[in-house]
Order: sequence, then C-alpha cells, then structure tokens
Amino acid sequence: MYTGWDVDGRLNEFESQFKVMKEAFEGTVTDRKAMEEAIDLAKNRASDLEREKQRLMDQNTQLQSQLDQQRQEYHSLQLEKQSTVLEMEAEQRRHKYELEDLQRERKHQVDEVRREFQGEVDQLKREHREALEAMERHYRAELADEQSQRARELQELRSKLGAEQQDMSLEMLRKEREVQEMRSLMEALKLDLDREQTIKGGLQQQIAEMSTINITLEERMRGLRAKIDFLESDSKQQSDSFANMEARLQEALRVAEEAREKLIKEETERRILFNKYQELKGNIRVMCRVRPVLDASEGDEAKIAFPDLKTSSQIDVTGPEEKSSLGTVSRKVIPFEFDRVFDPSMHNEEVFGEISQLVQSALDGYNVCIFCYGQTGSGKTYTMSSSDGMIPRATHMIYDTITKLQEKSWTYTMEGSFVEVYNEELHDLLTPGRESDGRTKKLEIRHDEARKQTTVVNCKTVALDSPDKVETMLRQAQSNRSVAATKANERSSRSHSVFILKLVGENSATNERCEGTLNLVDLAGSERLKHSQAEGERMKETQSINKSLACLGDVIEALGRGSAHIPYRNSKLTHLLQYSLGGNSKTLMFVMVSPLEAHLKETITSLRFATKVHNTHIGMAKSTKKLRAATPESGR
Ligand SMILES: Nc1ncnc2c1ncn2[C@@H]1O[C@H](COP(=O)(O)OP(=O)(O)OP(=O)(O)O)[C@@H](O)[C@H]1O
Repeated sequence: MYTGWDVDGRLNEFESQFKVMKEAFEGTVTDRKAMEEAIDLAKNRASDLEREKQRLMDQNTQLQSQLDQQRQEYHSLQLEKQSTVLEMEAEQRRHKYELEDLQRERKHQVDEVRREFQGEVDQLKREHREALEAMERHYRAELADEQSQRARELQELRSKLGAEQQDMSLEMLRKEREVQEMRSLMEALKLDLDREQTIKGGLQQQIAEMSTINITLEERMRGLRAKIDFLESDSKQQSDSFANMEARLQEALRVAEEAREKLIKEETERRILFNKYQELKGNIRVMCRVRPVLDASEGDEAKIAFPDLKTSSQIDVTGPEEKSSLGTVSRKVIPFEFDRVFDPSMHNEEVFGEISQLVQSALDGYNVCIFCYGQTGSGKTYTMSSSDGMIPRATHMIYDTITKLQEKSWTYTMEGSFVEVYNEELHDLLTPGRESDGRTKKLEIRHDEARKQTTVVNCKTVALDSPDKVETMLRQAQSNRSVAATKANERSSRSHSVFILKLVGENSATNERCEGTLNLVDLAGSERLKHSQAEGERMKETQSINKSLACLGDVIEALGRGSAHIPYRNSKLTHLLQYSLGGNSKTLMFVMVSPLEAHLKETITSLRFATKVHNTHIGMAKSTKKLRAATPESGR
C-alpha cells in the first residue's frame, strides 16, 4: 500500500489504470466497431428485408391484379353464359312457334282432306244406295217370280207326295203282309226245326239200336258160322236155314245203312233249316253286358236297371244331372233295347249259350264276326279271352261238334291265327315282333273274291288239331302282347286283337265242302280321350282308335243302307274283316258296360253307338257250302 504522497506509486497506478482504461477504451472501440458493423449488417439486413417486403408487396400487387383480372374474366364469362341462356330460350320459343305453326298447318290440311273424303264418301253412299235400291227392286221382282214358281212346284210336289204316300201306304201294307208271312214262315220253320230235331233224336236212337242189333247179329253170325262148320253133314234143311239167316243178316245190314244215309240227309236238312232260322233273325245282332262292381274301392255305382226280366233285352240307364232353365236339377232315365242284355249276375257260360249258334254257323260254312266293344275296363277281355271266355269255349264246342260230325261223314280241319291292329298296323301275335335276321315282318291282307276268304300273308297259322293247341296258342299270344304292353304302357287296351279261326269241312258221303271263318275281335277301349290330355305317341294311338272305330261304324251303316260302295279300306280292321262284315256273314256285337257312376258318360256313348248298329239291317248271309265238284280248287 502507498500513501497519498506516493506520487510514483500513484503515477504508476495512474499509468496502470490509464492502461487498463486505454485497454478498456480500445476494447470499447473494438466493440463499438463490432457494433457498428453489426448495425451496418442489421441495416443491410433491414434494407434487404425492406426490399424483400417491397418485392412481396409487388408480388401481392401483381397477384391482386391477376385476381382482379380473373374476376373480370369470370364476370365476363358469367355474362356470356347468361346471354347464351337467353339466346337458347329465344331459340326454343322460336321453335315452339314454328311447331305451333306447323301443327296448325297440318290440322288445316287434315281438315281439308277430311272434307274431301267426306264428300267422296257421301257420293259413294249415294251411289250405293241407288245401286242397292236397284238391286232390291230387281231381286224383289225375281223373288216374286221364284215364289210363284215355288208355289207351283210345291203344289206339284204336294200332289206327287199325296200319290207317293198312297203308294207307300200300299207298300207298307204289302210289307206288313210280307212280315206277317215271314213270321208265319219262321214259326213254321221253327216247328219244322223242332220236328226235325225230334226226328233226329229218334233217328239217333234208331241208329244206336241198329248198331246194337248189328253187333248182336254179327255175334250170332259168328255163332252160326261155327255151327255150320260143326254141321259138316250138311242136310238140306240145315243149309236152307243157313241161307235164310244169311238173308236176314243182309237185310239187317241194309236197314242199318239206310238209317245211316237218312241220318246224314237229316243233318244236311238240319243245317239248312237252322241257318234259315238264323237268317230270319237278322245278320247283325247286338248284345249288351254289364260287368259287376269288383269291390267298393271302385267308387259309386251308376243307376242301371233291367226292367224286363222275361225278354232280358232292355236296359235303363239313369243319365247325369241336368239343370233346366228354371234351375231345377233332374236325371233322365234313358232306355236302350238290344237282342239280349246280360246283367252283372250272368256268367260267361250263359253268354256263350247265346253265341253258340253263331259258332255252329261258322261250322256250317258261314263267315262270322263277334266283336267286343266298350271302354277300357268294361270287361271285353274277360268276356273274350279269359280262361272260360268265348274263345276257349268256342274252340271246345267246335272240337266236340266236329267229333260228333265224323259219324255223319264230315271231316273238318281247323286253323287259327291271332293278329293285333295297333296304330293302323297289323302285328302277328303268334310270332315275336322280329325275325331272326332282325327285320320286322310285314303282314299283308289278301282277299280271295271267289271264295270270299281272307289270308294274312306272313302271318303264322297254327293247325288246331287238339284242344291243348288252342290253349298254347292263347298263352303265346298273351305273352307276345304283354311284351308289347310293357313297352307301350297298357297297349292291350289301345289295340284291337283278332282271333281268326278257319274251318274247312268235307263230307265224303254227300260230296259237300264248306269253308267258314270265325273272327273273335276284342276292340280297343272306346273312350274318347280329350285332346288336351293326349300328346305324341298317345295322340297317335287315340287318333288310330277313334278312326278305326268310326270306320267300323261307317261300314256297318253303309251295309245297312245297302250302299254300292262299302268303305272297308278306310281302316286296317275293316279291311281285314271285309268278308266277315256284310252280305256273306253274320255279325254279333257285344257292347260292354261298366257299372260305375264315374264311367256313366262313356257308358251312354257306347250304348248309343250300339243302338246305331242294332238299328242296322244287313242282307241275308250265304253259306260257302258247295258240292265239291263245283268248288274251284282252293289252294290255301
Ligand atoms: N263279368 C265279369 N265278372 C267278373 N269280373 C269281371 C267281369 N267282367 C270284367 N271283370 C273284371 O273287370 C276287370 C276289367 O275287365 P277287362 O280287363 O276284361 O276289361 P277290358 O274292357 O278288356 O279292358 P281293356 O280295354 O283295358 O283290355 C278285370 O279285372 C276283369 O277280371
């Protein structure tokens, strides 16, 4: 430490302070410089910033001006758009006015055309009216002429009719007399037949007695011969007695031969009388059979009555409900009459009893046709081909008869064939559909006009020389038919089957020959299917069935009318049966009826068809029986 008077120390201190201060000053100057530099720098930056601000402001101004410009542009565009809209509206208005003008113009034109046409139409109407009036006047005049002419003709016809009526009444009286005569002839023939049958019985008895006598005589002759041998001595008396016995024996043999000849003659006469009697009964007969209800599940039973038990020829069916115009509901009873009606209690045996005479006629040389007609399930097959049906019964009867006829010098051959008509094509039921080489057999119908016989070419024919053969044949036909049935779904009810039995008889004693055919026909179900239900194959079947049944009706009708042309060729069935329908034949139609209410409509249709057939009268049948010498050689 120094005192106040220490100048050097104080100077030194001053000097050091000065130095410090100087250094501080120099530091301050440096700082100031630095600060000034910083200020300059800041100033520079401020001016830079100012410039930047200025630039940004300029840029802003520029953008503002751009924005203004765009706004202006937008505004001008807006204006432009407005003007375009206005222009378009103006255009639209212009179009609308044009359109209205056009419409007015068109309307005007249409009105003008309409006015023109109206004028023309009025003119035409006037002309037509005038023409019509002229025509009316003309026709009135013609009508008046015609009327007066017709009145004259009517007058003439009336007087002609009066004369014809008179002739007709005379003719009717004559016919009645003829019918009366025929009836008495028939009665006489019936009596003759009864008488002949009694005679025949007597003769048969006589012949039996004669054969017994014959046997006794032969035995006695043998005894006598033994005696003769024994009586070797041979006295005159003995030889006389022997000669006497020989003469008596010869006489007995002669009587026996005479009786046999008489019997043969009687048989020929019986045939003639029997067939005359059949002819008088008419050659087309219709019988009706109603099958029983099989069980309760079949449904309600229709109201069917059999009013006349004595004649068994009537059937009354209560028809469906009918509503009158007043709204009352009623059911009509429809009566039908046939040659015979079989009620549900009747058996095949009784039915056969009625047709056995026709089977006899086939043996006598007639062509016979027995049909079964009716809807599916009405009993056609049951009646025709069941084990005790008409086919087996007919063949058994034929065997029995031809065996008996042998003692009257008749020998018969019997041949059977069985065909089916399906979709208007013939098929052989005795040979399967195809031959060994795979081809189907084409059956062909050939007619022999002279012999009135039909042959089916390519169809198997079986010689029926024993009853077993018939049964085998029926079984074979049934199996061939059922093969087809599985393929074509119950085909049996949609095809017609025809059993053809040819019978050829020859009599060695009288030199007679006869050739008859028995056709037993099981027709397809007669129900008419509604067209809406039938399609394709079913439609074809339905059309074929309807066609062939209609053709059968047409043929019978044409025969009844005595038409010159009979349309046999319109269906395969009538073509096949040509010689068994018509002049040289006897026809029987069974109409089969179902007892069920559900089948009532079809039942009535079937009975009406059968009535039409029943009202038909076909001319006399003729037997093909001839003396052999006069028969052309039949190369069967
Ligand atoms: N009289 C009858 N007595 C007893 N049963 C019968 C009689 N008739 C028919 N039937 C029976 O009624 C049914 C129908 O008969 P069936 O087959 O014979 O008719 P259908 O008319 O031949 O028919 P489809 O046209 O289908 O061949 C069978 O079961 C048959 O046994």
